[in-house]
Amino acid sequence: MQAGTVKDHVLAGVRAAIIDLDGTMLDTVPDFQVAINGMRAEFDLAPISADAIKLMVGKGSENLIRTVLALDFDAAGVEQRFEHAMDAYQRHYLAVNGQFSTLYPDVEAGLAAMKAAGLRLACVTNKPIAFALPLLKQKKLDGYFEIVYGGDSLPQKKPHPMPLLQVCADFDLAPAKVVAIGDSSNDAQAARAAACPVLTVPYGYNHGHSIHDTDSDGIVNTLLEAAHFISMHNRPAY
Ligand SMILES: O=C(O)COP(=O)(O)O
Ligand SMILES: [Mg+2]
Repeated sequence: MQAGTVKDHVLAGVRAAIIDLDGTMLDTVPDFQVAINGMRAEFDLAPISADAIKLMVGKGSENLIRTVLALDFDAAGVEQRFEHAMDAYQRHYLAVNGQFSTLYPDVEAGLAAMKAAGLRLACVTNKPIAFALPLLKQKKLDGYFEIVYGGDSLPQKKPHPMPLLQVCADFDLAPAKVVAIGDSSNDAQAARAAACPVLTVPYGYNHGHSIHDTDSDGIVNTLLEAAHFISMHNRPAY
């Protein structure tokens, strides 16, 4: 599927959108890099590159820190250091949160257009909620969302469908009426398992894989383009 194309019919009847955070609204890798390398310095480990980190983001903090430690330690060594590393990472991340992150093009315009089209909006991220809420506020995105779920808000995180199904229940909408929009296979798999339509963006982090290899209902270049597609398929019939 080419960027800028969406399958017919899947967006008909959509009343709400669930938007991913890292890699979809904000390029947060520079914050991750400072926090991870701050943690690594405490263990006398050499800094790692933004490109390496890009491949690791998407499955939440625990997975990220285990993956980072596994660059230098075997499984037992990782577990031995995990708790201290998580504490250090969280301390560094909270100190830097948002400082080096930037909005992708047309994020605010896209969210505003979705709101103007009458869509209800939720943010579902695998980022811990204690990182996600201040970050959304700092970037002035918090006002767009009725609901925000972090990776630790519920017993399961993406690619499990639970957080998406929770939003559908909160909004009292069938999953077919709630489109998920994200940058990675975690978002797409969660949406498929929840039976929500799903759009992907090509500019984020997808574990080093092309977004074209991820099963979705369409690839949109920006959130504004997503808003246009959703509105186009939901014009009132009069
Ligand atoms: O923090 C992560 O692992 C990824 O977060 P995301 O779900 O907002 O992409
Ligand atoms: Mg993401």
